Amino acid sequence: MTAPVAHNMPSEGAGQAAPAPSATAFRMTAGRISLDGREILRGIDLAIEPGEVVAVLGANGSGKSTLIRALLGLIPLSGGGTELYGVPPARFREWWRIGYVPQRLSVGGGVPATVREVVASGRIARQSRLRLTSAADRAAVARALAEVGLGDRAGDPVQSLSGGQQQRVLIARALAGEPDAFVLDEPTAGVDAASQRLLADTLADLIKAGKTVLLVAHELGPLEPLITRAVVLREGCVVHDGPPPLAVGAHALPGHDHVHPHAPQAGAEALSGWSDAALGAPHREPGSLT
Ligand SMILES: Nc1ncnc2c1ncn2[C@@H]1O[C@H](COP(=O)(O)OP(=O)(O)OP(=O)(O)O)[C@@H](O)[C@H]1O
Repeated sequence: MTAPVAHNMPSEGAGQAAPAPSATAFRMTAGRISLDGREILRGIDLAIEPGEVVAVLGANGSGKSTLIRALLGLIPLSGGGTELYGVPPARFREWWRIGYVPQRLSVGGGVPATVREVVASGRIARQSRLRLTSAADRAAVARALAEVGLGDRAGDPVQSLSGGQQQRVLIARALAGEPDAFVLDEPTAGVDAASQRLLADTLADLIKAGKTVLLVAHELGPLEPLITRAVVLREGCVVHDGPPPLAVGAHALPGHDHVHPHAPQAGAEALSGWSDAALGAPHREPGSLT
């Protein structure tokens, strides 16, 4: 599903709250979401600590994007609760701490914005009302553009860029905000190999710097070695939360039906069955989910 362009979102709620710096970055407790009368998330318990690198995996429609959006307070829960750095989204004020990278097709939206303008919007949550754009803002935007290799495209309309480059613009927008946590919804989907590698390099730097990373993925590709924890959803429930399964990027994801005649059938007991599509696959790689 396509998420709206929303990054470092200002909150509408009442009252100030001061999150503790060391608080759990994202927490959902017994989270339930119903949309159009259908239960999409069915009792999710999840806590992501600062510095963790977590991938949310699962088949199409399993609820990955819904989970991410609910954690950010973009979708109201029908049961349970969520917290951002220890504070419910409606009272959360430090939106600069979260850099959200929505699915790439939502960038631009027909508005003729330049690359620089889109990236600069990532500074909004850090800007004071009195002084809209500071030298620090301009420097952060320039750094972010350089980081994703788009310094020479700053003045170009976003729509003139390729899909992979537009994805880089969204990542640069998140980088520009210098957040503590990055939330990326399908950052590799439909993105060319060069942009995927660049994303992996960028994320590796962020992880080294201690940033929290939460991403949704169908295929991890070059991001796979960076992931330290996988949360696998199936039909709105968490069916695995722990170390990423081996070869998750290539074999444990929906649609994998490659046959390996050399491999045994054992090795997937605990986690088998999370992917409906993969259940039909005739082979399970040792240690993989499928
Ligand atoms: N606004 C909505 N109204 C009704 N149903 C919705 C809405 N948004 C999502 N859904 C449904 O909720 C289910 C989960 O959707 P979601 O986008 O979270 O899944 P996903 O795991 O991210 O899937 P994909 O990998 O295809 O993006 C799907 O069946 C989807 O059709």
